[in-house]
Amino acid sequence: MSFDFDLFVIGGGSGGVRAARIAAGHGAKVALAEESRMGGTCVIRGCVPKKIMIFASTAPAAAEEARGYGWQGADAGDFDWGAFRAKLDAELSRLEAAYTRGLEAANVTIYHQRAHLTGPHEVELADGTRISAKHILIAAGGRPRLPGIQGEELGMISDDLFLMDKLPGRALVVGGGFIACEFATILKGLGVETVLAYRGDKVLRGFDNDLRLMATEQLAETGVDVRLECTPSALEKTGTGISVTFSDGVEDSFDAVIFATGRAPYTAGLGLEAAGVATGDNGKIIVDEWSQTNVPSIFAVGDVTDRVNLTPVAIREGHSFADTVFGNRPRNLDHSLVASAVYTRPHEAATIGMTEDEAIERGGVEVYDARFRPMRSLFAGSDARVMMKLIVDEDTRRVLGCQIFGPEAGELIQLVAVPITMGATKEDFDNAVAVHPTLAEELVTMRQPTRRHERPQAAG
Ligand SMILES: Cc1cc2nc3c(=O)[nH]c(=O)nc-3n(C[C@H](O)[C@H](O)[C@H](O)COP(=O)(O)OP(=O)(O)OC[C@H]3O[C@@H](n4cnc5c(N)ncnc54)[C@H](O)[C@@H]3O)c2cc1C
Ligand SMILES: NC(=O)c1ccc[n+]([C@@H]2O[C@H](COP(=O)([O-])OP(=O)(O)OC[C@H]3O[C@@H](n4cnc5c(N)ncnc54)[C@H](O)[C@@H]3O)[C@@H](O)[C@H]2O)c1
Repeated sequence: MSFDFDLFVIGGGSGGVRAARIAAGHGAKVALAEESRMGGTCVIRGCVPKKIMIFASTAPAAAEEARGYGWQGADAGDFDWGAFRAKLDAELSRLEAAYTRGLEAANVTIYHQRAHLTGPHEVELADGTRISAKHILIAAGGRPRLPGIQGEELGMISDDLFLMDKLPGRALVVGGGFIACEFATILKGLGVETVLAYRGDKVLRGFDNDLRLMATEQLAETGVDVRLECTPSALEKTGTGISVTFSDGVEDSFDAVIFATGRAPYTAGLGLEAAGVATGDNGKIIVDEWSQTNVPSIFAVGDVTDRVNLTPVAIREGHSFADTVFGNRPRNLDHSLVASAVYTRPHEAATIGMTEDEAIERGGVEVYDARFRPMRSLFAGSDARVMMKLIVDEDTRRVLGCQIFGPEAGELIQLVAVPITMGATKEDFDNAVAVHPTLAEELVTMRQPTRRHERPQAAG
């Protein structure tokens, strides 16, 4: 049977673009449909604009630190949101164009429109064109999920933060995950009076408990009004803004409400039923370790599969799919050991592998836990504390996890991820000579375990 293409990719985000380019490089005839802007969530409304806004938001803290070093009168000045946004928009357009050029250079045919499945080997574009392909890759990503409360349409989602005409005077961020913590950090840093309402007792559920505590305390210390065990139950428009009623009965008013209450796979209207593709909770596409669905010609990568929803994971899944199917080089990804970072300020929360809570449950581990005030901020008069924690298997001596709360923790965890992924032992860490004076030297100089967690006794 002949097909129009060897591969048709739905979605021009992190996973789809990588898969299309690599498959084309292996000699496949490839097409890709993108209904919005090339680059997807990460480039247009996620990692990239978010990190640029984090950088923008640090100026007042940098000025304060400079004053601590004797720079009398150091001041960040006034923030010009209009000028910043124009520059941000230009940068995102540059990246979007670079992604498009990369696909064109690889001879990928691009359709700038929506596509949906009409069968195991066929898609239909928004203009009605039907295209056949031997393989189809779904890389349609995810979409913000709203909590389902009265008046929620008055609120914003993460995409909207990058498109505001002006900064709100007073904002409510709802949620306690990656996005809520980072957005509260950005808004507060840019001078917005910021309230974060989270239904749990500490932000960043699922992270190491000490990281969660430090991240929660830091948000409050930087001036975010953190309201725990509290969530909005209704929103109402008023003459001046939005009135919010919270679960504890308190009412408050805001210029903007931003929901960061999680994301869900973007599978609605994709034609999955027509093609017979099985889905699970939240609408996620169910795949095996090769990213293959129950329909042999259809694969899916990235957030649409709701495995680990991070850009490097989507990229690696897309690359592995292309190498396996078109490069005669079968490979897949171990999702159990993926590093990540939450870009709060002044300190980031970064993690890889086992948390201490998981270590307590498993037992048979030593915990090396260093807490200190770093020289740089201490000198400037700050009390901010760093934590570096290694979880070590007491028998094999392997380092099973690392948790860091500190400046540029995302950069540090990337480097620690190399030895941990290689299976390094605590003694391998210790054999590395320290670089002094740095924060990271603590990772190779922790001599004595701070705590041990015993193995649970076998029943009976
Ligand atoms: C605010 C925010 C900040 C983030 N920060 C980070 C971070 O710092 N680090 C990190 O690793 N991850 C971060 N993420 C997560 C990261 O952006 C995602 O994990 C990643 O983009 C997933 O890539 P993907 O290819 O699966 O999907 P996406 O990048 O979402 O791409 C999917 C693309 O498919 C298109 N599409 C969907 N359906 C169709 C269709 N039917 N036809 C045609 N086109 C379609 C969409 O328009 C979109 O462009 C962040 C996410 C958000 C929302
Ligand atoms: N730095 C990074 O790597 C980064 C940054 C942003 C996003 N991301 C990725 O994007 C994903 C989505 O981020 P996110 O912050 O939206 O999701 P999340 O799952 O991390 O957090 C969602 C938060 O919303 C809360 N919540 C959910 N439903 C609620 C409700 N009905 N009422 C009140 N609160 C509710 C949850 O308790 C949780 O705290 C992340 O899991 C991550 O994979 C990564």
